[in-house]
Amino acid sequence: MSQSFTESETSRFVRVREGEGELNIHYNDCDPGDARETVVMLHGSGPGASGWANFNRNITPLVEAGFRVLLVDCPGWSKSDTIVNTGSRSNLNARVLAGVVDALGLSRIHILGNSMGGHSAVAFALDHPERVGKLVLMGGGTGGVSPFTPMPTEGIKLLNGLYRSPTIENLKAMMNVFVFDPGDLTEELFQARLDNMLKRRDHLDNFVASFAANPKQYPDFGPRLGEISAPTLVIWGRNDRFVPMDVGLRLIAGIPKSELHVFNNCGHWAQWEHWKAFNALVLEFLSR
Ligand SMILES: O=C(O)/C=C/C(=O)/C=C/C=C(\O)C(=O)O
Repeated sequence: MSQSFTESETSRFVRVREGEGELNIHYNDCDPGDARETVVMLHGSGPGASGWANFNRNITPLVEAGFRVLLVDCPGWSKSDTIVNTGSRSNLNARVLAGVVDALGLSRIHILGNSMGGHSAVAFALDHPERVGKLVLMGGGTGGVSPFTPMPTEGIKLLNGLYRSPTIENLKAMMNVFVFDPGDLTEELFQARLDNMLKRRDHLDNFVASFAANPKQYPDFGPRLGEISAPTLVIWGRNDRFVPMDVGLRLIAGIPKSELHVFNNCGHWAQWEHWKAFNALVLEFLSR
């Protein structure tokens, strides 16, 4: 039976402690009703990004296979509270995720992280190893320099520029670098993303303020990857112009129980550009 969900009917909020205060965190809860396992999906850092915007092509196959899918919006994105982050954003997102899973009474989760979401998934796995089933890291997993690709990459330069000047022209320039084949990008997708972005100018301003306070928002977890015992599937686009594919090689070199799948003719959005094959890969990995 095909189950389809809408963003509005799955939209939820939960308050989590952070420092001396609290953050109101938005998430989408796609629950088949009898799930034994939960997959949390964590989005990337672009302006207007959200769990739904990043993963709307990846939900149904997992729910139909019996997984509960939670799309958690990190602080500073979508309908979650805004924040100026002066420390490690990977670890901030990991603390917030721990608060969300505590509030929902979940003991163990699988995590699928896209780009910044991958960095945050690794931070969570390092801080809470007993709470992680499996990891799927896609286009991210750690900060740190690439030995092969000049940084910041062209995609990250466009992303940072878009935060400072949120125009439809700059959004299209960034998203055309996001994917290998811009032909898949529709005016509807651009408009939805622009609306998301302009709805929360506070998120845009605070991302810029965070970067000014700490240009290294994503620490290099390279020296600690060996601590991760969770089975890990790393997925990359060979043509990724945001986070270069050699980061994926660093991840499988460091994480003991890991494997890498590289999609050719694919940019930074493998879960969207090759969604059918991506979903099959993830489902097979999680179901082993
Ligand atoms: O700078 C990094 O290491 C991480 C970059 C990102 O997280 C970029 C991802 C952006 C998206 O996935 C998006 O949908 O905007």
